[in-house]
Parts: sequence; C-alpha cells; structure tokens
Amino acid sequence: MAISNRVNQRTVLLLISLIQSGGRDKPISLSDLAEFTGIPKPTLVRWFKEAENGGYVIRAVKGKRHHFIVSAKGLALLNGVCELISSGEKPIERIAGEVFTGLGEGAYYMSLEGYRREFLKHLGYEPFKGTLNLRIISKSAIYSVIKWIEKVRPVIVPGFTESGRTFGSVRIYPVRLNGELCHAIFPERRHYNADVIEVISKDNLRRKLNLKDGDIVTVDLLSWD
Ligand SMILES: Cc1cc2nc3c(=O)[nH]c(=O)nc-3n(C[C@H](O)[C@H](O)[C@H](O)COP(=O)(O)O)c2cc1C
Ligand SMILES: Nc1ccn([C@@H]2O[C@H](COP(=O)(O)OP(=O)(O)O)[C@@H](O)[C@H]2O)c(=O)n1
Repeated sequence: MAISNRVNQRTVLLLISLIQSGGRDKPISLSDLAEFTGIPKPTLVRWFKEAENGGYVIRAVKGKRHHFIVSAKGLALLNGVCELISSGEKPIERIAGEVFTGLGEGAYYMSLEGYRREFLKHLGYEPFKGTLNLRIISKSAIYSVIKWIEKVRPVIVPGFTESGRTFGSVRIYPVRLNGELCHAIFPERRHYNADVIEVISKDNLRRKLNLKDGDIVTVDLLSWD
C-alpha cells in the first residue's frame, strides 16, 4: 500500500505503540497503553480520535473502559511503512561523507586506456573521467569502511605498464551515494588515508546530484550480491 502524505504521523506512532504493547492481534485498553508507553492518557485520547476518524483503529467500549483494535486499514498502513523502509538493497553500513576537491589527479588516471577498458568490462559502463572525493569525518564511520573493505570481496582491476610507466591495481566496491548506484575505488597507490573514499560513476556526480564542496552525502556501503 502506497502511503498517502496525508496520513497523520501521530497515527503511525500510535499504531506502532499499540503493536509494541501486544495489540497486533488483540484489543488493548487505553489505560494499559498509557502505562506501557508512558504517553499521557489525554494525549492518547486525542491520537485515538484521529486514528479512529481515519479508520485505522476500531474502538470497543465496555463500561468505562475503552479498548482499541488495530483495523485492517491500520495494518495495511504499517505494512506500507515497512515496505517503504525495506525497499532496495540492504547496505552493510551507512555513513556520511563530505565532498571535497583534490588535486585533479583522478581525471588523469581515469582517462588511461588501461583502466578504462577494465572498468567497462567489470562495471558495464565507461566512467566519467574523474573521482568524486568524500572525506569521512567520524572515527566510527572510518572503522565501518575498514570493516566493509575487509568483508566484501572487491573487483580488482590489475595494474599495467603504459609508455614505460607502471600503474598500480585498483580495488572496486559498490556504493550508493545519495541513493545513486556508483562505485568506490581504492587505488593500490594513492595519496589519501583511510578517511577518504573516491567514488566513480558513469555520470558527473556533482552535476547530477547537484553537489559542491562541503556538502554532506549519504554513502551506503554495499556488497556485490
Ligand atoms: C584509477 C586510478 C588509478 C590510480 N593509480 C595510481 C598509480 O598507479 N600511482 C599513483 O601514484 N596514484 C594512482 N592513483 C591515485 C591518485 O594519485 C590520487 O591519489 C587520487 O586519484 C586522488 O586524486 P585527486 O583527488 O587529486 O583527484 C590512481 C587513481 C585512480 C583514480
Ligand atoms: N563521477 C564523478 C567523478 C568526478 N567528479 C568531479 O569531477 C571533477 C574532476 O575529478 P578529479 O578526480 O580530477 O578531481 P578532484 O577529485 O581532484 O577534485 C572533480 O570536481 C570531481 O569531484 C564528479 O562530479 N563525478
């Protein structure tokens, strides 16, 4: 079920609270829910009124006690929320990175035929000539990257010799940058330390994702399967 943006977020929170309190398949009283969640009764009364008007809960009154059942529409709404969250692949980790400009060397290396041929073969596209640099600010995120690199088997582009000069191998890993599927590359010989990721893509990412130096991006660290 697609979630309408008119759905009240309080209703979603209320339904989650009901289910956490054991109300997925049986009625829960207002008092029990207040006790379980610590949400004041008057607040719950208001939230239940909204949810009832929307058809997301069913009220059953016995004496002074009000019981609530999650309706079929309420369950469908929560399933819609779950689908929204779980759509797409599950990243191994998710970190933040900051865009910065380097010395312009990425464009040179990414233009070399010896690399371009292999990128096309392994990734199925001809990358934009350059690497988008991301600085990882937090220590825990740097640690996540180190663990990710250890865990995921890389695609390896071998080194080669061209015009008498030797170029090193490059390890490649899949990533999503602000939701866009791209690849992180780790050249065997590189200037940067563990706090920098270089990202390649068929597109000019600055243009496509409207990025400039200092912007913070979301990086999903993925595996190949
Ligand atoms: C595909 C690729 C291959 C590279 N191979 C080498 C290499 O063989 N030797 C080297 O000194 N640096 C190599 N580098 C690393 C660059 O020297 C540099 O660390 C990196 O690309 C960052 O450059 P920038 O931020 O100035 O653009 C390579 C970079 C890329 C993208
Ligand atoms: N897929 C890519 C690769 C590089 N770039 C950008 O293209 C420019 C040239 O890349 P580069 O690697 O030579 O430059 P620097 O990383 O040294 O700044 C830089 O501004 C990169 O950030 C991009 O927008 N999208």
